[in-house]
Amino acid sequence: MTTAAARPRLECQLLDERLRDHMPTYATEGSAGMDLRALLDAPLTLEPGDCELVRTGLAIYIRDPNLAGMILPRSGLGHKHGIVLGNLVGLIDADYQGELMISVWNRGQRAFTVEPFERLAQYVLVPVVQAELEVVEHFTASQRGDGGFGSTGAR
Ligand SMILES: O=c1ccn([C@H]2C[C@H](O)[C@@H](COP(=O)(O)OP(=O)(O)OP(=O)(O)O)O2)c(=O)[nH]1
Ligand SMILES: [Mg+2]
Repeated sequence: MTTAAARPRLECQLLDERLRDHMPTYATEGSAGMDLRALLDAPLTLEPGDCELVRTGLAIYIRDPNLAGMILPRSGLGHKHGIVLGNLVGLIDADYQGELMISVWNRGQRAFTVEPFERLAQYVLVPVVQAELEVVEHFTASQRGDGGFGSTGAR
């Protein structure tokens, strides 16, 4: 297991003093994501179909272009309450220095109230490889070719 000392260190800024008591953390030793909390002054009720951009009060500057951040839904909120992300997945660029924002979408059939500082989504740091595109006339044939969208079976 990666010890805390061996983890990449990312600069972050707290854009609201209340964040000091609500820093994102890994819930367990093996957690892939840090939970992000909703920076709200008051509860926020989302009716079915509503989508709101919610502040986190946190800016994380990844800097290294070989890394990226991903904002992902929490499974409990998504499965039990229909609370997922308006953009499905948030991709955070290594050079982004602004506040992390969570697009919260109630895709369910009942109203849901987000409480201030509730854990709303999770931030996962992932490796990234940037590519150069090289234009060619023909590809070397592969087993799949251009088959897709269920080409390997009836469904
Ligand atoms: O859920 C998200 C998704 C993105 N971002 C921030 C960080 C990211 O680096 C930036 C741009 O995101 P993206 O490239 O996905 O959005 P865009 O619509 O292409 O905007 P841009 O033209 O600014 O790249 O917005 C968030 O705070 N939360
Ligand atoms: Mg973009």
